[in-house]
Amino acid sequence: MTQGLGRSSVPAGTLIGASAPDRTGIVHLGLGNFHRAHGAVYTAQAMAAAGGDWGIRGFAHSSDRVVAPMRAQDNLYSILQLTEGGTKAGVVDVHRDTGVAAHDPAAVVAAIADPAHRIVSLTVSEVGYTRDPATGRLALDHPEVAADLVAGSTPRTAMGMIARGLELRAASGAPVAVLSCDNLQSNGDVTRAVVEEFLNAAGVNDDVLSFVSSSVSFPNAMVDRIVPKTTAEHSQRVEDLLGVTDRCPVPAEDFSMWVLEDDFAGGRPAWDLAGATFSTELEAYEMVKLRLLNGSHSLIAYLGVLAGAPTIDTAWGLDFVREAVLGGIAEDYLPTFTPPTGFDADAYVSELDARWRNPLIGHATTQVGSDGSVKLLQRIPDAALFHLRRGRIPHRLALCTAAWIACVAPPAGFDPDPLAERIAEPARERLAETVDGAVTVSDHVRRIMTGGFFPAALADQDVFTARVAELLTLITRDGVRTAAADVAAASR
Ligand SMILES: NC(=O)c1ccc[n+]([C@@H]2O[C@H](COP(=O)([O-])OP(=O)(O)OC[C@H]3O[C@@H](n4cnc5c(N)ncnc54)[C@H](O)[C@@H]3O)[C@@H](O)[C@H]2O)c1
Ligand SMILES: O=P(O)(O)OC[C@@H](O)[C@@H](O)[C@H](O)[C@H](O)CO
Repeated sequence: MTQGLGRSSVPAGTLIGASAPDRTGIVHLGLGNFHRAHGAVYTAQAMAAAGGDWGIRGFAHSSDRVVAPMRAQDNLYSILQLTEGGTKAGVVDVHRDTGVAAHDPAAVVAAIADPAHRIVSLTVSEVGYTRDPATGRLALDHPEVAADLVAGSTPRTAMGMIARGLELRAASGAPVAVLSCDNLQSNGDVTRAVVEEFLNAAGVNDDVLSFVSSSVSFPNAMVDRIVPKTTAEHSQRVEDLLGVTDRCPVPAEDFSMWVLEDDFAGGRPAWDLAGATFSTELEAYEMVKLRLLNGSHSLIAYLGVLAGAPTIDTAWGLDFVREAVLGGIAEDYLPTFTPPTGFDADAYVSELDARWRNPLIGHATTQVGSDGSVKLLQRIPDAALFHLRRGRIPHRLALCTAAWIACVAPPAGFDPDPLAERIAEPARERLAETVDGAVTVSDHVRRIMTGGFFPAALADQDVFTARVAELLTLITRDGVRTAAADVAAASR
């Protein structure tokens, strides 16, 4: 039997960056695959370049799926880099302690309050920000948020834990940065707003509010690396390459990008020496990433699921998907923002093509399509409104919305490909209640568009709702290819 990965069995020459010292300087919430292949790697490489006591104390939210194997492996794990030229594996050694927030939320609050920690980073997914989809503000009626606001309660939501941790930290006055690494537009600003809304709703004293406003920074950041879920094949490949068994390896493409605002109230690792970019053009970088990559990713995922394609590369191999996505980039997304200085759209799109085509990544369309009720808010409404306010219909954004509905809230009598049932969608039940009794596809779509799943400004755009209904009718009656063809014809 092969030896398990652990401190005494790291194969020579495979360490990525430097091992962290025992002291931890970063608390990370959301110990999943993305953080382990992105922020953790930059931190290991920054310490290799410039030292620093930036060990990471990582918390998963509710499951010990990652934490249990990491603990059994001295908190080590490997990255399996999925390049078309061949795979390679390396070991990351920056986590000094790992735990599950739901098992011990008080430990998370105490870690955030501890002045030794100068950064609190997050990859808690879009759902973890507990925002109202229609207003973008903290969802005060969310049952877990309401419970967290009760005085003396132990918080269960990520935002509640951060707010309560900062409330305690105010006593020391120690500055800290809260760094969102999730795919949200203006993710730092959003995090500050939601945390401050929580503190206000909790009725904390003015000293706490003034500490948060003066000594806690919330830098915006754009994060990019495609990191799929781990499969048994990935684990076997790591074993073949390293000669040890890793129970929680992370597969990832070799491309990686991180652009941040340099606003770290308590200092930061030398991430710039590890390849991160510090920039003042964050909004522009976020637009490029969230619209061209993530918005297109959603369209590939939902069209792919409806066509029975299990992975992004197989969906991207379908002509009608490529045509819809490339048309969407050119007509629906690129005109909606000013890109960063020196941005080359053709080069970016051809790089996306290579990334989506990579068959080794095996990114499930159902994974990318998960949590659409929260993710599409970053990817559709603002871009759609840009066009609608100028009298144009963004056909591919309507197609993406229709395809999402077809997958997670199909109209009566329509059975999408069985893959659709595997899409995790937190709003599935609420969507079903909303459309219950709808007599036509138009009524079905109107109820969803006006049901609090999208901002009111988009819900008010009858022309968009009508186009989504037309496309959903085509998907359900004639199939997804016909709907995509209708979009292509309408855009000519
Ligand atoms: N995987 C990628 O390719 C990728 C790329 C860029 C950005 N991201 C960002 O990272 C996030 C996580 O992706 P991942 O691949 O690590 O997923 P994952 O499933 O491996 O991990 C998700 C993490 O989020 C936490 N989480 C889930 N629901 C939560 C909730 N309601 N409250 C608090 N925490 C919660 C879980 O504990 C887990 O640690 C994405 O949602 C996205 O915002 C991912
Ligand atoms: O990670 P999510 O769930 O926000 O979105 C799914 C994918 O679009 C996303 O993970 C991309 O792969 C990633 O954003 C690439 O950097």
